Amino acid sequence: MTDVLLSLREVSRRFGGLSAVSGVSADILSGEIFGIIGPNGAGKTTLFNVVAGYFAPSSGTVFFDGANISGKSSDKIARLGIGRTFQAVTVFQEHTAKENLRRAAMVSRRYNPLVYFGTRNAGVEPDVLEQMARFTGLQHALDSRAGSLSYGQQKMLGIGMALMGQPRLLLMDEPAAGLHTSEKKEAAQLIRRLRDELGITVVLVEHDMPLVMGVCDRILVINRGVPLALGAPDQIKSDRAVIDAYLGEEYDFA
Ligand SMILES: Nc1ncnc2c1ncn2[C@@H]1O[C@H](COP(=O)(O)OP(=O)(O)OP(=O)(O)O)[C@@H](O)[C@H]1O
Repeated sequence: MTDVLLSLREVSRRFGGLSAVSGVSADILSGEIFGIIGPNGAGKTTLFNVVAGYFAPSSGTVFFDGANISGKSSDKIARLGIGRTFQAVTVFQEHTAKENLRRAAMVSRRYNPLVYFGTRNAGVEPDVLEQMARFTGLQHALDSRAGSLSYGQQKMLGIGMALMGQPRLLLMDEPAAGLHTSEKKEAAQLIRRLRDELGITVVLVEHDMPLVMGVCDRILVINRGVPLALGAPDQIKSDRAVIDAYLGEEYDFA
């Protein structure tokens, strides 16, 4: 039997009269790379916000590792092991990459055998920072000011920062947005390595279809807040309702 790590049960979120997310159910398996796609305004980010505790669901339930986390605070959910990366770059521009990673570790306060929080000099072992920098390809940029890094490097740093909290599940909001073609390839490889080398389950929202179709095991399509299809990339690519609502006939997956 495969373990379900994240379970969405009839999750809905309303904003006044607007149903941003309506009755979304899905079981995300441990070790899966799971995509959520759909047109602009479909409710993808809202669904992330509900899972991460930024918004409580209006109805429905979110289970993480079997526990009901619906309506818990974002802090608490982060400490349970759900990390998040953002579409926009969210690093502290004036601080070095290393300081950004260190701060993220301190804020997360998740237990990490390699990270220690001393009573007087709360610190993070340099090894951990270097390890994380290598993982995200920033080993030569650790002492550079984050604001001086390329946009792609800043996004990688954002991923590194999310990893300092040792998540078991990482919610990635448009990891490829704003990246060049070669950086997108690196982002796709990094997403696979998160799962293969670190054992992290990944849920990603993304508009870049070659990336989504290339890395995801399964994909959930939502449209106007409502689930439209759920399946493997090949099923999704040829789903008539998905083509009509989102992909279009002319979409080139090469
Ligand atoms: N805090 C909020 N208050 C009111 N309405 C909101 C709020 N957040 C999102 N919405 C609305 O909910 C709907 C879904 O938005 P959401 O950002 O989740 O879509 P999305 O699928 O992530 O879109 P995109 O692909 O453009 O990022 C939209 O109509 C949006 O205007």
